[in-house]
Amino acid sequence: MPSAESKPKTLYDKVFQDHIVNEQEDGTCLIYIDRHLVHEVTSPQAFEGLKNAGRQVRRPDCTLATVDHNIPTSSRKNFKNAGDFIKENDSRLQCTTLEENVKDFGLTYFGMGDKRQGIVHIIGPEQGFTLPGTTVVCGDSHTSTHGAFGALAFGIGTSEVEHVLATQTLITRRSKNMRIQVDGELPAGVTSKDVVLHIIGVIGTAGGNGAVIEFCGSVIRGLSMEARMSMCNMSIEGGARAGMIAPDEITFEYLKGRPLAPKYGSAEWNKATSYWSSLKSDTGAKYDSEVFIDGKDIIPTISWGTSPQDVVPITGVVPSPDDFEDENRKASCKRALEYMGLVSGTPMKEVVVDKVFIGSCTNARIEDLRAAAKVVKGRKVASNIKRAMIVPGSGLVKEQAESEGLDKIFTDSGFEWREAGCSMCLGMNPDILSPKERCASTSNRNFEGRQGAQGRTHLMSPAMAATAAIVGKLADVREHVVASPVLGKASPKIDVQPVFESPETEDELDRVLDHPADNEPHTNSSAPASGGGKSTGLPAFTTLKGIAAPLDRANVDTDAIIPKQFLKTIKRTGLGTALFYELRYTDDKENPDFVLNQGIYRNSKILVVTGPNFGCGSSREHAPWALLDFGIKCIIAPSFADIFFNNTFKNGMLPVVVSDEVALQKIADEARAGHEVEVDLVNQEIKDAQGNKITAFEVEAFRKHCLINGLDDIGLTLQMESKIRSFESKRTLDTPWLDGSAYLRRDRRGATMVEAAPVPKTNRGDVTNEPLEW
Ligand SMILES: CC(C)[C@H](C(=O)O)[C@@H](O)C(=O)O
Ligand code: SF4
Repeated sequence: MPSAESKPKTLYDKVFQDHIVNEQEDGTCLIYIDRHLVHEVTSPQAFEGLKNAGRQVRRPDCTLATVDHNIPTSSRKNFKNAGDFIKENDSRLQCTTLEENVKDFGLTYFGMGDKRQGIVHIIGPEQGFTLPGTTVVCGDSHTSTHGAFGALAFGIGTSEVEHVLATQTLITRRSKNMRIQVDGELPAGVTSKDVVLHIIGVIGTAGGNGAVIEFCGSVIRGLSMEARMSMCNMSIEGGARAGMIAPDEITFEYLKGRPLAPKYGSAEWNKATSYWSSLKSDTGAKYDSEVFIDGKDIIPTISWGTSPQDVVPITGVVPSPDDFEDENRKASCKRALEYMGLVSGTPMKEVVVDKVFIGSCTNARIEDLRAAAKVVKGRKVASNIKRAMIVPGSGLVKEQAESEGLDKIFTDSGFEWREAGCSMCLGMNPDILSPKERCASTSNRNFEGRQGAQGRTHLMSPAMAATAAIVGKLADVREHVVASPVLGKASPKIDVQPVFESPETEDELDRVLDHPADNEPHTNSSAPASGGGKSTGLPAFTTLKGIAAPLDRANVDTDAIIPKQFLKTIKRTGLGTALFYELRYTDDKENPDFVLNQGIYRNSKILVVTGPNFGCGSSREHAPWALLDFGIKCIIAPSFADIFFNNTFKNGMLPVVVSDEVALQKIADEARAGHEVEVDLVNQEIKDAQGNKITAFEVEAFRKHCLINGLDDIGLTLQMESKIRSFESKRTLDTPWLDGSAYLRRDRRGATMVEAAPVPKTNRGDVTNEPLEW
């Protein structure tokens, strides 16, 4: 609920403040998590950790699981179960492991036989699980999507997934406030995807580091919820922890009738909307940085390189390294052009495409499919296009599209109509690019190898990808769609039938509102279980001395640190051989030019990175696991991406920020000379092999304390049980709609969780005799 303090606050400040369970003197906060989404890739090790420690899931009613990354998108006509359907061993194991875990811990799960299954960031909003003013997390970087509702939503690593499962809280710190205001009006043919690609071009992939972006201005206010989701989705590509948009009538309208939202028209709905309406930045609220963009300056935008900041208007040409002043960017441009097989000065519209992918958590919602269908209707996919795919974001999006006849429009023009999943966005399933194939893609990342080893990705809006499919080259939608309206501006709504009746009658609801204490949140406390409240577990980190490998690169993404094919493991160990796989090996042979393949650097304990923004992109904790398994326990860099930075600490590793260019070069010179470097955490100093200080560094007091003492966060947090409990009681009073309802019932008698609600008609996952085609 809004706090009484008078200092003007931003939307982010308000939501953060309302979730603080405990705050330490150094600013470390324990915050309560309202909504936890779970998928198969980042959860197995977390559940294993819970099992090993004898812990339970604290709030199954606030947890929703699905499978999305690994699953094939081929027809499920003959689907019986995931075990038989998924042919690839590791993918199958991850999916069946999740199925076991959701059973063991009593979690709500949308499996492959359930039409509510889909990409985790599509199903949360679709079900009304994502609500304004909530904290939403998932072991996935694109959790930022949910910020479109005025939620504080961000990606976390697997250790944090375990922390949330066990405690329903997270240890974090306040982020900075960044405001991006887009005013004016968007020209015809320009969508929210163009807006966000344009923004990332302006601020760069590290532009939002350490901050939460609030998107505002008349353009944003005019966007539908789905268009807003596409924007917040990509705030992670701008380096931000999260993106947020103040909830308004468009938000409330979207939420009406969603199965897990408060029931429209009820007392709870009215109470909720009055709270949600208060979630706006106050006049005079302070931002650490502000960016203003005029909507009329945005042209349909497209990426040319291997970072989401490498964008140009479709009317532009492939840039040259000379166009950049910064040395890092010059070098990246040169490498990107080579990787992408592009020549500077070539008009973007002359670039020939091989494949088209319309899907992903950025652009696989019903409006995206409608925008694409509008372009392709009555036309044929160009003959040079080897494959054009439409992958709806969820079973419900697919069903809705079919009811509107969109599937027919697509298949008539030569597109494949697939089943829901992440698909070729990152190709953990069979949908991948072959080497050197060029793809017009509506996804969010164009990193090297993202859609398949040596594949070449161009990011764009659904309308632009559809146009590329028809033209056979990158193309300007405005030249191919007659009198196009402003695409993505409308707010038509997917028809989500409430698939399960809320168990609450109006009487019950009134009772909850009048006597909330009778309705204790159904909490599973982990504290009494064996190992519950102990806090040990990680090897202590005090001083580290050893060989340091120099790496002269900027914006090293976690896809490069460990590519997707190695994310299919259900263990944390053994990933050292996969570290920097594409850089370390060519055709499975060691590349002698890569530093970690050279002499003494094979035994590096420290990595010295001279370019900024190390560890950007995906939240995969496999990146620090791979570094650790290789033997690297400390990374020194001018700056880090937020999620990677967090993930290292959770594994007893130390990321050191050295922003002083001269000091960093000195350390890099020691590394290049093959001398040992010493990182002394106790005294916060970096020294040369002789023990001479090169530079001092900063580290947060709490993190230092945990590293030096080898403390495990979960054990520490469980010692806060009474604070967490009182937060939960207050939450039940203030925001009763956040306690589980609908898919999981409340236990009327006490605090113990009850079983998942009866399988509704559409929950085919558990119904063996129902036809599976929909
Ligand atoms: C698998 C997951 C960790 C990852 C992410 O965090 O983004 C994935 O969704 C991606 O898009 O690369
Ligand atoms: S970015 Fe791609 S792989 Fe990651 S969650 Fe979204 S659709 Fe899935």
